Amino acid sequence: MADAEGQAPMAFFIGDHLPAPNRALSFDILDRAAQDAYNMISVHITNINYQTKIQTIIEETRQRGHTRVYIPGLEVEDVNLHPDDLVASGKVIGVTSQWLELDSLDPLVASASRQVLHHEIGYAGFCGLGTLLIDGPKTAQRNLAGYCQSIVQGLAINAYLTINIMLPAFGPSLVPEPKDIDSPSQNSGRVPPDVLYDDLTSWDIWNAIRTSARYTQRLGLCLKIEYSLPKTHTLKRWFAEPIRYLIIDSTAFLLNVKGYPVLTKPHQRLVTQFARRNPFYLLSNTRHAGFEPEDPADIEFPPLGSTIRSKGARHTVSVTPVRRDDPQSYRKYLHHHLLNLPPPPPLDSFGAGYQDYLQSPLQPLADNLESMTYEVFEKDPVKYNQYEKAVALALQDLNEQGIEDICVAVVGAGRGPLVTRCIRAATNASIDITIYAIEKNPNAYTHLMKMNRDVWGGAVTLVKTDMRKWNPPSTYVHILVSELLGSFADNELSPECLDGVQRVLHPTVGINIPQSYTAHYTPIMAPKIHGDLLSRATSSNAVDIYEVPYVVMLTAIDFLSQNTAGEPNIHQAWEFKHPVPSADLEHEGGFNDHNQREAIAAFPIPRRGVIHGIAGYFECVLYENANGTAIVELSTRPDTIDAKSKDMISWFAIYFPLRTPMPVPDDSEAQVSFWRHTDGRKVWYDWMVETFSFVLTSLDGGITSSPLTVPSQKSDGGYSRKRVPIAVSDICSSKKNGCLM
Ligand SMILES: C[S@@+](CC[C@H](N)C(=O)[O-])C[C@H]1O[C@@H](n2cnc3c(N)ncnc32)[C@H](O)[C@@H]1O
Repeated sequence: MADAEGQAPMAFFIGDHLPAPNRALSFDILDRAAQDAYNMISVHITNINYQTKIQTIIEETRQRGHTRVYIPGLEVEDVNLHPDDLVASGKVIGVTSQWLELDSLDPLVASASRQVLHHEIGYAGFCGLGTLLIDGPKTAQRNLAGYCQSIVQGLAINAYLTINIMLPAFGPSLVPEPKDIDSPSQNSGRVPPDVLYDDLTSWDIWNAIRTSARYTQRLGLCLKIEYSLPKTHTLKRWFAEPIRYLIIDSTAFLLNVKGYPVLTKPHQRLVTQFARRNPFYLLSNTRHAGFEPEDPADIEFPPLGSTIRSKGARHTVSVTPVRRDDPQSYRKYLHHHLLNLPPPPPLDSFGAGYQDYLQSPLQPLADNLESMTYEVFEKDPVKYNQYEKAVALALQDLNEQGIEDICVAVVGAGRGPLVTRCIRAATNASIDITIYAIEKNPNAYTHLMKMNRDVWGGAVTLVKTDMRKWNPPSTYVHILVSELLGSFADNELSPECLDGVQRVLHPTVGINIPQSYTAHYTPIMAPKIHGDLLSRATSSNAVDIYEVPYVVMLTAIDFLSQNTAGEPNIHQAWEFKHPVPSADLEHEGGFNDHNQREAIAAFPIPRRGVIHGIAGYFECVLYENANGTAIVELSTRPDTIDAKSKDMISWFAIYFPLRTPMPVPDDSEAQVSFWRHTDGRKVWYDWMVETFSFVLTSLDGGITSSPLTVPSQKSDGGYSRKRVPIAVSDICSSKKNGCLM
């Protein structure tokens, strides 16, 4: 359909979520949606006729005292859709009956609901629909397992259909009305348990459904946005999930003083944040009687100002505006909002298409990189600017110490961008330097020759060798510049390479850039990545896919360990400093054991979730001057990157997977252990997670309760808080896939 605003093709799609299933679908309906400039419509597969028929069958079965019910297939008068051009247009999304109660504790109702659902799925697939929306459980306290079973069976009916579960974003809206809870007589003695309805209740339901369906990528979410919004931490949780559709109900809108629908600031923020995940938008309940035609003289989107809740529920102004909320105005407002979104951050544009895409880490020591790979590195001005600043500071410090004939070597020069920056730093500081570029990749070396001829005017001495074997002609090197860092700092073997070349560094005034680097980690929820690994695990693989770390632009994740400000708790694992004290190097004895490391850290987890793996980051001090007044750093940690190297895009995070996801309750803890191992030939990592909950014990040792509200580790009125183990992961190891030295 055309874009009414006449813009270039839209990157977003807005559909009309049609309400009642009481009339057959026709081209008129689609035409009307097209006139209103919607991109698609969502339509119920069956109509009121079918609903009435099924309800009669259930009642008759019950009266006859039968315990099983048989639901016949669909007849022509039951359906809203046919396999015609309309469906073939690809602009129709199927919606299964919302009156179904797949999670009912009444076996007759549950069975009938399941049969109807499966008839509808079968017919939708027959008609050629690609996407279905299925209502989630109505509450969290009935037969969730029965619901999951129906969905898993439904997924098997048609292998080409994508199923999206409709759930409210706001958990408490699932609290059942008393009448909605099955009576004990109906549910054969099962009394619904008391259920915690909080912000995460809706997510709990989703988590159960997708876990039961083994994280299949054919199952997604259609989140319903109404007036009440969840708290920030719940929104962050949803951002980790496959939100394919966002239904924005008209009740989420307010009417501004002119009578037009607008979103509140929190709703606007929410839509802005979801836009980064690029969902399809569906507007619901926008067609109701009694709206005034638009007055073209009005400003279309005046600021929110004084507003009144759409549908008149909550007045915030004394004068009720004349309603002008026709179906077009909701779509126009959303369209306008989406068109005017701020540009995405640099990493989003740079990494477009790479979100949550798993890559094997580079091994620049063992392999020879291609020009394209170097070109990607070179797209990041931030990294090179930081290096130039660091070299300038180091030159200045050496100059102030009266060092003459300063010699700089770029070890692992690639295509030469750091060489260019070193020359520029020296020129700007008016300091003469001798400069070497060392590179073991023969192809990159050829390119360095070209750079020396065409750009550096022959000023650079090029050496094609492994830096560990390089012998400079006569003098010591004063500044050794390298960029051998991986996403977990040392995982591309920077420590081993720099140890090998350290003998050329001046023993008293020599400077390494970087001077030090640290690896950092935190447990995360990463359902999308876990689903990806599960699907790979089913095809036969030589390498165990859970025993290797991956470089990945982490996007659909949630940090499970957060502080009270909502920032992730990320711990430093270990540090490498250069130059290494010579005693450590001499002690080595050929086994590289001084480069082994281990770390353990406990991560408090305030809110329940599932640990799928560990995210890894790094920080690096390129140079800190002698008197500590200037420091140049790099960071990939989401909580420190802005302070240390804002907008740097050179490194994605690293991800260490767990074979079996580990659920954690509210107020729990994950203890994560890491090891960097080496045997003198290669380097690898091991990792392991232990989870714990807490209980209160009385002084006589009896367990009292789970202390959700007791913050103190010590004691509280005669009780003390004790840690209780929940689960332990395997020890995962990348040994078989270690990095060759
Ligand atoms: C991550 S790239 C960085 C390249 C360049 N400095 C840049 O910033 O674009 C690392 C480079 O170091 C080289 N390298 C790695 N280990 C080396 C070694 N032991 N001796 C010489 N070069 C090495 C690789 O071939 C690669 O060109």
